[in-house]
Amino acid sequence: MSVADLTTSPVASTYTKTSSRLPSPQLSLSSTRLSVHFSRSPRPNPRAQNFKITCSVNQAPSPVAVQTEEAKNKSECFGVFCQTYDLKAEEETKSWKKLINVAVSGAAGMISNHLLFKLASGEVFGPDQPIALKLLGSERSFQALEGVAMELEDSLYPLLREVSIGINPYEVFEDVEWALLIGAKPRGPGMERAGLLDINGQIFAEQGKALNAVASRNVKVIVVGNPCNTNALICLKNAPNIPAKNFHALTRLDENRAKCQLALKAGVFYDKVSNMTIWGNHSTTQVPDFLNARINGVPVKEVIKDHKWLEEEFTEKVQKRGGVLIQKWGRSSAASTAVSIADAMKSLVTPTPEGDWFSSGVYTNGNPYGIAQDIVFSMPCRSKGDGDYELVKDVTFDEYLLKRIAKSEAELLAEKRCVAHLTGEGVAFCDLPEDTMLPGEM
Ligand SMILES: NC(=O)c1ccc[n+]([C@@H]2O[C@H](COP(=O)([O-])OP(=O)(O)OC[C@H]3O[C@@H](n4cnc5c(N)ncnc54)[C@H](O)[C@@H]3O)[C@@H](O)[C@H]2O)c1
Repeated sequence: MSVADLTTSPVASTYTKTSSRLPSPQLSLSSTRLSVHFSRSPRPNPRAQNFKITCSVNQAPSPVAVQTEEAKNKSECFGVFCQTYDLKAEEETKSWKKLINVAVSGAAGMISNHLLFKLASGEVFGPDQPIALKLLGSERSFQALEGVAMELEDSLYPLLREVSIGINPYEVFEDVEWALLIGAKPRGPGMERAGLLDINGQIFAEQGKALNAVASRNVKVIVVGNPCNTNALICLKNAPNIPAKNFHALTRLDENRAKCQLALKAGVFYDKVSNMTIWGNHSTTQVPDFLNARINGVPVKEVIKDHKWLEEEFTEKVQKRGGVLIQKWGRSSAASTAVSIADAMKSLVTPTPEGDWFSSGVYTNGNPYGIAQDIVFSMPCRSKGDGDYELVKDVTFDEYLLKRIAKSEAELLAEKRCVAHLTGEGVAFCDLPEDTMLPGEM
């Protein structure tokens, strides 16, 4: 967006932007004026930079805004977010939706580097949904976070109204309606899976407490940082005031990978593959379910007659796809993970197509499949598009599927015992069945 008009008075600046990039379908791109309101967060963090931008779209003449001396003197911020403009209340929009607050942890990392720009563009919540991004980083990544904020700034997204950065989850998570918990430590050389569970579990215990204290009471949480199922369990156990149902562990990337492999084998485009469930843990024990999946509405086993391929090659290909990608790419999947996070969010904010479902790692209490209670397990879900979901009832099981599911269930129960000290359930006891690799590890 270019600033079309900016004049100053002792207390006020007139700031009007004429945008050629406004995406709202209600708007005429050539004639619409975008007025912008910037103000600082009411509770500034000395380490973080909190800037609020609220934009309104008017067909009316340029609104008057205010730039205060305080704003001009701000030293801890940079670029466009340093400016403070106050529009009169009546000039604020009535045509766009209420601002949605989204927190992203690990915001200076590889996955976020793709995801943030999808969120800011309106790809997830739609072209009439303004968004505030609250970026959480670690102390080490703080400077990189500033770089991320600068890139967002330079991208001129009309829907992006607020960018704040910080390293304190109690500040960054304040009032958030979505929390995308991506930041985690990678497993270092020689580190046991139990060690990774502990080190990352502590991050998610703290973030769960912070969400419990300051986030919206109906915040939706998607845990991406690995081991994501058990991290999600730790997070929800530390957030007793938020419904356990609101916590997800990301297994959508696994679902997308499974769909791709089935489409390839059947010689169809991948939009023909539906009803794809990933059961279990986001690890190499995960179970891509070809029994219930469909191609062109027909059960996969009727389309792909090579059942040996399904049981052996297909399953292993999906389970180990992340590792193979690391071998080729030299780093773990970031772009496709970001796509799958956006897919997972879209699946919760848009009604699931009739007869179909999607996979998500969710809390097992009350599940209709007989899976152990009190773990986070990937299962088939449907949504009405209201951010909530229900588990799908009409799925079938055979011996092969049940055996595989039981293996992933055993792994998650063992992981749970390993983190008992972080879930408030006593002393941890680590007896992991085997040191399984995460899909993104080699
Ligand atoms: N569930 C999935 O499908 C899936 C897929 C791919 C990767 N992952 C996992 O996602 C995580 C992130 O991957 P990446 O490629 O973006 O990693 P990355 O190393 O590029 O970025 C991680 C970022 O998190 C930050 N961070 C570390 N501790 C933090 C904390 N306590 N609070 C906030 N930020 C913190 C780091 O400074 C870093 O900037 C990893 O755990 C990875 O294994 C999950």
